[in-house]
Amino acid sequence: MVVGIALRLHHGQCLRQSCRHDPHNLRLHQCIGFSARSRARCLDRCYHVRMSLFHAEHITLSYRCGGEAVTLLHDESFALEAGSVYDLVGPSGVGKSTLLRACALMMERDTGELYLDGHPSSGFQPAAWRREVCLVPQQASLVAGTVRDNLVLPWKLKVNAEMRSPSDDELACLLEAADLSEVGLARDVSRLSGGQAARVALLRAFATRPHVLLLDEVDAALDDDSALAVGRLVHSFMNARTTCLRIRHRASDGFASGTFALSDGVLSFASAAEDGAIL
Ligand SMILES: Nc1ncnc2c1ncn2[C@@H]1O[C@H](COP(=O)(O)OP(=O)(O)OP(=O)(O)O)[C@@H](O)[C@H]1O
Repeated sequence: MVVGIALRLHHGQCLRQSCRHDPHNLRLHQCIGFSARSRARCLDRCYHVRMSLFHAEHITLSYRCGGEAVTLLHDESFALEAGSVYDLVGPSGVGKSTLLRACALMMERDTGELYLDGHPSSGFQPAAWRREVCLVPQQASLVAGTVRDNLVLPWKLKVNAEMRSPSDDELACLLEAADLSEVGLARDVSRLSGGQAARVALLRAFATRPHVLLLDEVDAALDDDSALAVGRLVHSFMNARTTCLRIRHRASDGFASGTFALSDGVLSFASAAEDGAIL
């Protein structure tokens, strides 16, 4: 079980066996058989989920291969706090991308539920969920045309048809935030560098103001400087209403608050503070 996680916020009760703690009041009623240290940790955990923007409970993911079920994730739970970036690491083929796709409701789960701000994903239409929980794939999937064409692309989709698309001034602000002012809205995307294209793809995701960003190795093909710029951009997007889980194979860039490691269907967590990483 991942540290800081196994809780059911909206029911106001820790899922940990024997725990009677109410995270809403932050009062410890009784944690039967727990030491003082365990009780304190339990309190921390309930507080952690109370503060979490996104959480996943008892998620199992598998696929069928030759009639057999292959399990990629087994009954795991985790939470993402608002304002924080988290890394997701693990060997190739272990199921990291599958987990992100499941979080974006792009594939079925065997078990478990996802929550955004305490609201279960089952209460959302998939398209509405994906507007809030946005998956950005590894390849910057830009369409032919200008930077502006790409940034307003989400508003061309039926699901966002009733929403006002951002003005050029608002788009220019986004470019400035990503250190792309010199690129400009009228630049054809075929004339962007790989790092610039990756940032435009991220800005397109930011422009729709999702609460949860799921980034699938968006910096994989970039040089170190461009990867750092992407990390800085993601970090700058974090606020009290956003969180981010990103798959990375690179060395820590210091922007993550913690790292989830996936191996053999098990998810473990280490906070950056525990790792001694720079926050
Ligand atoms: N529907 C499916 N049918 C067959 N195999 C699948 C299916 N879904 C996932 N897999 C397999 O599950 C494994 C996990 O894939 P996934 O892309 O999630 O791994 P990953 O950890 O992101 O890998 P990488 O770091 O190389 O990108 C892979 O071996 C993949 O082929």
